[in-house]
Amino acid sequence: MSTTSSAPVLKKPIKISCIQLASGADKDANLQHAAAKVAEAARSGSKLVVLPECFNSPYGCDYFPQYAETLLPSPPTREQSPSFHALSAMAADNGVYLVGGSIPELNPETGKYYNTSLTFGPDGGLLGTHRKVHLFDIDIPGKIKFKESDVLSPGNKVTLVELPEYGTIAVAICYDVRFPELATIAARRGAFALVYPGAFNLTTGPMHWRLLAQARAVDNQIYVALCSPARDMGASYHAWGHSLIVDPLAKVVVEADEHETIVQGELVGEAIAEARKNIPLNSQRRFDVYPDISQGKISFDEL
Ligand SMILES: O=C(O)CCC(=O)C(=O)O
Repeated sequence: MSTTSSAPVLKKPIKISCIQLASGADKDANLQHAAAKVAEAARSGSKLVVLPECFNSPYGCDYFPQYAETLLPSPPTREQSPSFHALSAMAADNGVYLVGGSIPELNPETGKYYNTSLTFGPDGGLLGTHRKVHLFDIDIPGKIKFKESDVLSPGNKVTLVELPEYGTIAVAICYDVRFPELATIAARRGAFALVYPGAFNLTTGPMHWRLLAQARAVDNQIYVALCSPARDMGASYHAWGHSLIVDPLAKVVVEADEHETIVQGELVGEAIAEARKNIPLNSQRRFDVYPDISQGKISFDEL
């Protein structure tokens, strides 16, 4: 049997906003629009704000090199990464924790591209970096074929980000949500929420988007937030939208439609504690029957 800690994983309530951003091909315009929306979310009391995957560019393999920015050595200059500096300013100007969606990244030393999420604190400092670990390579004949690995390389770590007054969140990107091990490792290492900037599509969105959010929540008894871009039928990739927040009992707290909007929810530690007390999975695990995957090394190339 496993043991369980009674320490709260979320020290005090925090309001989260997922910004279902409408963005286009103009990066500067996207950054300005994102800044206005982050300010709007902060004005309504959110201390944790999330932007979508590829929030300042169109999504697709053809676009990654064109929009890629350089993040290393860190911190990058404004020329190397305008998005890094814009996100840092959005967090600082509004005094929020900001999970800055994701951007295409180029490591100039290796020539490799990544799909990378940057999280900043209320002082504008970088708190965490997640390179998408599981690349979106699928082929559903007649529906959708996508092969991120044609251009991108994968990241190699589980990303936990400490928000000092609140606790720890896990950040991963889109297709990463399909992999329960990553979520479970993060939850067992104390995360109170799994935050995924994502951009599902019109085939897999209706099939799996909400289901996966609820699955990760019910597996781990913590909050899950998925943040999508708004749908743009004029773009080459049609995002599903439907940004949502799911509670530790896997109930959908709020879900958007496909249009630009901000979805918000209050995350409270008691809801996690209550779910875990009433359905005590954490003390019932059988690590004598199967291994505890949260033990051991979770990072292979820290940024
Ligand atoms: O898993 C899916 O169905 C969609 C994933 C995706 O769009 C992505 O990883 O960007």
